[in-house]
Amino acid sequence: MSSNEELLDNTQPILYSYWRSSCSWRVRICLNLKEIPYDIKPISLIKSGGEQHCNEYREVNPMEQVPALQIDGHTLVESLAIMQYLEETRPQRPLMPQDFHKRAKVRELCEIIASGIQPLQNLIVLIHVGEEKKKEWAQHWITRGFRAVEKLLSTSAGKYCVGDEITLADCCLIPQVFNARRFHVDLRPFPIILRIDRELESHPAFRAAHPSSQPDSPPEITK
Ligand SMILES: O=C(O)/C=C\C(=O)CC(=O)CC(=O)O
Repeated sequence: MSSNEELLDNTQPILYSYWRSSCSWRVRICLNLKEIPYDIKPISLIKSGGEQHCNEYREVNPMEQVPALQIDGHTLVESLAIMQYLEETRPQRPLMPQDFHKRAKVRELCEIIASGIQPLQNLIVLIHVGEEKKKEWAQHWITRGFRAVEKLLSTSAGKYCVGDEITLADCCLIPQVFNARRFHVDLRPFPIILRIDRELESHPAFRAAHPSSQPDSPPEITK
């Protein structure tokens, strides 16, 4: 094979996903925005101690986490790496700006959420923190991270996180706002975050990716 284009294939991608996983949700938004059809293979993070820990899935993702994406004959893990692969191989409906400075701003926001906030309130960490302390712990780290996000948005945001076009930063922010609500974080100090969340809640690509619209969403929360 001589060119990158020849490496793409037409087999429908498979996303290993869990309805409420914010990292799976990021990738679902990205796939939807780019109008890439895909199948979902649900991995329950709670059933039988977590299907992500079974031998079969460990072969898919040695970190025993979702998401993983099978695409173009490869298995990819880590949501940011997956989204960047989609951006590079499917440039339709770009989710990165052209401008170098704006690109850096998108990456800053993605990193803060994907490395500086979400891992600290991830299931495996909360199990370790314990039932009694987990709500306060999650609130602390989400609030701390959102202070930085709000400050950065005060100079980068237009209609969305960076300027007036939807970017990978928006794909990361919206699921993190859902998690913040889940842990009853006071969002009043974050008016820009709340405005962008309102802006995108009715967008079809975001709605279709929402935890309440997944094949494995529990019946009580499906819309
Ligand atoms: O309680 C559950 O249903 C299990 C897991 C999750 O929601 C997913 C997370 O660990 C949080 C996240 O992805 O940010």
